[in-house]
Amino acid sequence: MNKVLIVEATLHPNTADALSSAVRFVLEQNGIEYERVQVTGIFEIPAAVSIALDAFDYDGAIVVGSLIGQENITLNTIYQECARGVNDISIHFSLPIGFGIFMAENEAQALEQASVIGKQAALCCLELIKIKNLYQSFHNDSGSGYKN
Ligand SMILES: Nc1c(NC[C@H](O)[C@H](O)[C@H](O)CO)[nH]c(=O)[nH]c1=O
Ligand SMILES: CC(=O)[C@@H](O)COP(=O)(O)O
Repeated sequence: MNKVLIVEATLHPNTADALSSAVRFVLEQNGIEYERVQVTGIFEIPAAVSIALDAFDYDGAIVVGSLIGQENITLNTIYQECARGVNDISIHFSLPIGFGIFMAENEAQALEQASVIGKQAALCCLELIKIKNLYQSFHNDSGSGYKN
């Protein structure tokens, strides 16, 4: 295992800290190296993952951030585009990604959920890395070429 990338949106710094600490706790418990990159808002997360992947072959990524406020078209669009962008990268590059980005009505609610969401995102990324490693050890050829 090389390294996992953590991308953190810091617009809501307290929630971002709680998410990131939970992610790093899981990675450290599992002896996994990581690198962190911070962006302002969750909208920037897919581009940040893509830019980082151009520079290094990460084994996986964990993306974290929160949208705080009453639901409206702007927040929903930011969330949907972020989720779509992250999932497009994950599927296109077969890159294990844990998604720890969520909406809450206020900071208190966000803080209440952040640790569980960060932990779950990290564990889901590790789960996908294990599945990928398993397939690669079963079929140690170059794959079906489906995505070439
Ligand atoms: N309202 C929230 C945002 N909005 C900012 C966007 O994500 C983006 O940074 C901006 O539109 C510039 O491209 N981001 C969050 O992470 N959380 C929010 O509650
Ligand atoms: C474009 C934005 O960042 C977004 O935060 C605006 O959100 P709101 O419409 O809830 O003020």
